[in-house]
Parts: sequence; C-alpha cells; structure tokens
Amino acid sequence: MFNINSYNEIAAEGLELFEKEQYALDVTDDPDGILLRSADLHGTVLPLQLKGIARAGAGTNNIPLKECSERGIVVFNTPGANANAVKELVLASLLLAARPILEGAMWAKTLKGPDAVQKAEAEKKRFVGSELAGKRLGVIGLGSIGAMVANDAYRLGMEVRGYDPYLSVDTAWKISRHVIRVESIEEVLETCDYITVHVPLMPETAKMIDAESIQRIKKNAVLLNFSRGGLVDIEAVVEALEERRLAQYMTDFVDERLLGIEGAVVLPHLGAATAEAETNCSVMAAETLKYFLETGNIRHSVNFPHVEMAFRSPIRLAIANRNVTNRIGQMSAILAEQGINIVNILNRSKGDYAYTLIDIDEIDADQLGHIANKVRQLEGILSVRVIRPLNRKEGIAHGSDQSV
Ligand SMILES: NC(=O)c1ccc[n+]([C@@H]2O[C@H](COP(=O)([O-])OP(=O)(O)OC[C@H]3O[C@@H](n4cnc5c(N)ncnc54)[C@H](O)[C@@H]3O)[C@@H](O)[C@H]2O)c1
Ligand SMILES: O=C(O)CC[C@@H](O)C(=O)O
Repeated sequence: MFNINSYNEIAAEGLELFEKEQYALDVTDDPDGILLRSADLHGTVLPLQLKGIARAGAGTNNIPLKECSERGIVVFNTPGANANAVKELVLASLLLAARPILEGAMWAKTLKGPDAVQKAEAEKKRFVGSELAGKRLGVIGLGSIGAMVANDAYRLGMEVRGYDPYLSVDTAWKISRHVIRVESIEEVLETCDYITVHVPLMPETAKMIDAESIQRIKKNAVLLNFSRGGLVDIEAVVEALEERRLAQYMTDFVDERLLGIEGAVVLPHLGAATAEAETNCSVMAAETLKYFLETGNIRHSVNFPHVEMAFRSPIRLAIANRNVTNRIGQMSAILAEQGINIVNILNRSKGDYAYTLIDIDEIDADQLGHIANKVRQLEGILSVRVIRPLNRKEGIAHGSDQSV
C-alpha cells in the first residue's frame, strides 16, 4: 500500500488512476508520493517516507530540488503535457499585442442609441493595429512550448528567430526548418519586434532578462513572458514601459509592481488553465509516480536519470546515490559476500546523482534486511528501496515497497 498526498486542484482523471487496493489518498502526513501543481515546497519539511514528487506541469521551481536529490527523492514533471495550452495563449497574446482588440470591444460596449453604427465607423480609427505577418519574433528557449510557438508563428507569416544553446535533439527534430537559429540572446533582443521567453526558472536563469537586456531591446518591441516572473527584472520592465521604450510587457505572472502600468498586460497564471492540459498533466504525473513507486523505474525525472528495466524478479533493490566512483562495485561485493546472484542490473547517472536497479532471486527476509542495511551504510548512498512485484498485467509489473 502506498500513501499519496495531492496539493492544488489535480484533475480527477489522474487521481482516479490510483487504485484503492494499492493506494490511499490524502490520509497521512507522511506520504510515499506527492502530486502537486504550483504549491511551494520550499521551506517545508519533506515527509520522512517520501520517495517521489510529481509535478503536474513543466516547471519545478516550486520544489527544493537539491534537498530532494540529497534525500534520494525523485522529482518528476510532465514534459509537453500542457505545451499546446500555453502556445495558444501566447499566440492569442501576440494577436492582442498587435491589435487593440480588447480596447475596441470595451469601447463598443459603451455605444448606445440609433447612431451607434455611425459612431463605430467614425471612431474605429482609434483602434488601428498592425499585422503579425512580416514582423520578427524571437523565441528564447525552444523546448516543448517554444518550439510550438516558433512553428505556429511562422505559419502566421512571422519571421521567427530561435535561441536555445541547450536544445535537445528530440526537440530540434520538431522545429520547422524555417525557424532561424541564432547564436546569442543579444541578437534576439536587438533585432526582434516581439520576444517571447520559454525557459525554466533556475538559479542560472533568474533575471536572465535583466536591465541591460531590456536596454538592448529594439524600441517599441513587445516582450512576452509566459514562463516565470522571476526570469525578468520587473523594475527594469516598468522603467522601460514608463519611458515608452518597450511597447508592451505581456505576462502570465502577477506582480504588484506591474499593476496599473500602461503597457503591462498581466494574466493570473492561465497558461495551462485548459481542461485538456489539466487532464494531460494530471494523468501523466499520476502514471509516472505510480510507475516509479511500483517498479522503481524512472521516467520524466528532473533530478535523477532515466532508468527503466523490465521487472521480472521477485525482489528489486532501487538505489539512489551520489555519482561517485565504485558504488556499483561495492554494492555487487555486498551481494557476492552473501552468495547472491544478480539477475539484472542497470545503473545510470545524471550530473551529481546516479540510480541503480538490482534484481535478485528470492532470499529470506533477514538476509534481505542485512543486505539493504549494508548498502545504506555505503558512502554516498541516498536512499535504498526494496520492491516486490504484487501482480503483473500485460508485462507491466506492479510492486510494493517492503520495509527491511
Ligand atoms: N504559464 C504557464 O502556465 C506555464 C505552463 C507550462 C510551462 N510554463 C513555464 O515554461 C517553461 C518552459 O516549458 P517547456 O514545457 O517548454 O519546457 P522545456 O523543458 O521543454 O523547454 C525549456 C527549454 O529552455 C531551454 N533553455 C534552458 N536554459 C536556457 C537559456 N539560458 N537560454 C535559452 N534556452 C534555455 C532548454 O534547452 C529547453 O529547450 C517551464 O519551465 C515553466 O516555467 C509555464
Ligand atoms: O498548474 C498550473 O496551472 C500551471 C503549470 C505551469 O506553471 C507549469 O509549469 O507547467
């Protein structure tokens, strides 16, 4: 039996995947897994039993990743699951930036009387906009969202320039050949009419659009930020809007300093707020967390490597450790000392951390406990789980943790 706690509104389609026979939802302060959206876990005490946290969404800046890694807690996100929703809102915002649609609609609401049509025709010159076609869009960060925005903006007739020095090969395949790759963020800032930011907020990217970047932005350009407020220096944005250097700042993140500033368009974090995206994220997060708890296999983790191995043995050890030399040798030696044959083993690393799955044949509980404890005592070991399969459906193993 696993305990799962969920924070925020998580769509029912995901929560329903946790079968009642194997999972209890929101009944304890010490869960095995947490499912959340934007709830901030920084500064909270992470439960003792916690093994995995699944973010139903892309950004994991609300989760203390370093602390989780050091405790061997695996953090997951749902890559791409809400990308289309964000892309549509960004495209809508580009259109709203180019055409004073909302202003025109608000004004039209005030029209009264039999001459409303004539007044509308006479005054419509107040709401003349411009077209996106032929304008230049700079996309900073060409991941799931940035790639979709770039491709569709090109289809709208824009010239699109993309900047992403860490682009993955998988995403690169999805980007239209018409998107022009640029080598420096400065080139995007200095040459584009519209600039949209789609990078994760991390210590390295905090305020990546700083006062100097904003100085470089072409006069009268529009900056869009549907990624995270902390990526942009808001004081510098306010100054640029007030000096009419920046035409508009369109963002999905409320910041008191922006409210009431002309040219600032602030949405209340609506990027992923569609029924489809909420369901996609909830289902992917629940599936990923279940898969990890039941088999030890890791997919879509932001702090541990991708590790998947078919679970066919009666016992599996799942070990998170620091990425230092000879850990596998020492684990194998502990098993060999006990005369245990390794049926299957897989080890992968990601940055400072590594993860190992070791499948063995049936042994008695005392010996298993002894082995698990010896592994726990090795330097750099962060967590050790002993997992046993419960039942198997269509080749997918369902397991449970055994305390030893
Ligand atoms: N407004 C919302 O509701 C909403 C919804 C989903 C995601 N987001 C935000 O959008 C971000 C991006 O989402 P995604 O799904 O596209 O993520 P993603 O991981 O698919 O893409 C991020 C891209 O940014 C690139 N990148 C990282 N550092 C960079 C840098 N310094 N300069 C340029 N590129 C850099 C990466 O290489 C990657 O290609 C998320 O991290 C999240 O903060 C917001
Ligand atoms: O849960 C949400 O509504 C927002 C999710 C979004 O910020 C993300 O990072 O995916």
